[in-house]
Amino acid sequence: MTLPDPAAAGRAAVEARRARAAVKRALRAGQRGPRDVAERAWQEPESPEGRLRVPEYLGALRGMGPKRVEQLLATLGIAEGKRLGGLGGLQRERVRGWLADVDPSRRPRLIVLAGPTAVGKGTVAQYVREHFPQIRHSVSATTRAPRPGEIDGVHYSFVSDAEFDRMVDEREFLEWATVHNQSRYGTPRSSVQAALDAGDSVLLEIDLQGARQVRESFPDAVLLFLAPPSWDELVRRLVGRGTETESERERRLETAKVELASQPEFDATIVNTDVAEAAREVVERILTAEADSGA
Ligand SMILES: Nc1nc2c(ncn2[C@@H]2O[C@H](COP(=O)(O)OP(=O)(O)O)[C@@H](O)[C@H]2O)c(=O)[nH]1
Ligand SMILES: Nc1ncnc2c1ncn2[C@@H]1O[C@H](COP(=O)(O)OP(=O)(O)O)[C@@H](O)[C@H]1O
Repeated sequence: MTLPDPAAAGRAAVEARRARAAVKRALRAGQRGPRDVAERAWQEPESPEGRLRVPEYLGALRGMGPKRVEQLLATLGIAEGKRLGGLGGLQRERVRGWLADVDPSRRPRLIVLAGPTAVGKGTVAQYVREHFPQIRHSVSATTRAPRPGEIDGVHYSFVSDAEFDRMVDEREFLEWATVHNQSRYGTPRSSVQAALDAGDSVLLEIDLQGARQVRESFPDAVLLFLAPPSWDELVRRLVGRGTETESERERRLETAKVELASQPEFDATIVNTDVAEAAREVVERILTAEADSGA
């Protein structure tokens, strides 16, 4: 017979409280969107999001004092002790409706992050992934071979030439291009559209040719150019990464010159001196674009 272990139960309770506090902090800081937290709570009622009491959740949103929370609970017909994950279908619909009303002008946007090889697009995108989970990332398909540490389906979907041909023929790509005169890369249309339809902005980390195609088909996409602090620093990062041969590096640096010259085509340039700084700037641009009604 296994005896209950009160110490372990106590530790689990402390952990759970910490996890809920982290969700509230992220909401307050605007690092997580209210919709994102609510949807997660409804997907998984036992997650920290799901275990949040509704007044705690509402109270963590910008501009929501205790008085407004109390009034809102009455309007939405939700009892004070209810947990977010425990809301019924009708109550969820009411919360969704309220969230849409609070900020009706917020529009999900397609965001392109482009820039020369080794400027740090992957590193900055990874920082955004880890610190700002409300922004979705598209996973591209590519015919290039995986680098050490790259995971199929996470960094890229690694596909054969024949599979890429099939995807092109069946119009599965929103855009695609042959990059550095070598491998083909493409953005899957269906997952991007699904994220936008669900109200989430999507970050695409793609090359200049792809950025131009996106501008054509999505005129309101936001195009961000990630630039190096200097040419020498760009070369240092490429060499330092150590993932290409000498001839491959030269080929990439040739493309980099063309890409650097294309900066005026972009909506903004962000200089990647410090990764955290650059990532924050990317997210700020996304939030500003979401809030722009386009009127
Ligand atoms: N057009 C397009 N370019 C992509 C896509 N995915 C990645 N790329 C670009 O392909 C280029 C090569 O990427 P990669 O092989 O990871 O090498 P890196 O740029 O040196 O890190 C980069 O400029 C990427 O931004 C895509 O889906 N479409
Ligand atoms: N702000 C930065 N300062 C110093 N090194 C950086 C910075 N951003 C990225 N790097 C480094 O530069 C190299 C290239 O970055 P990576 O993200 O692979 O570039 P990209 O995806 O644009 O080709 C990596 O070794 C990465 O660790």
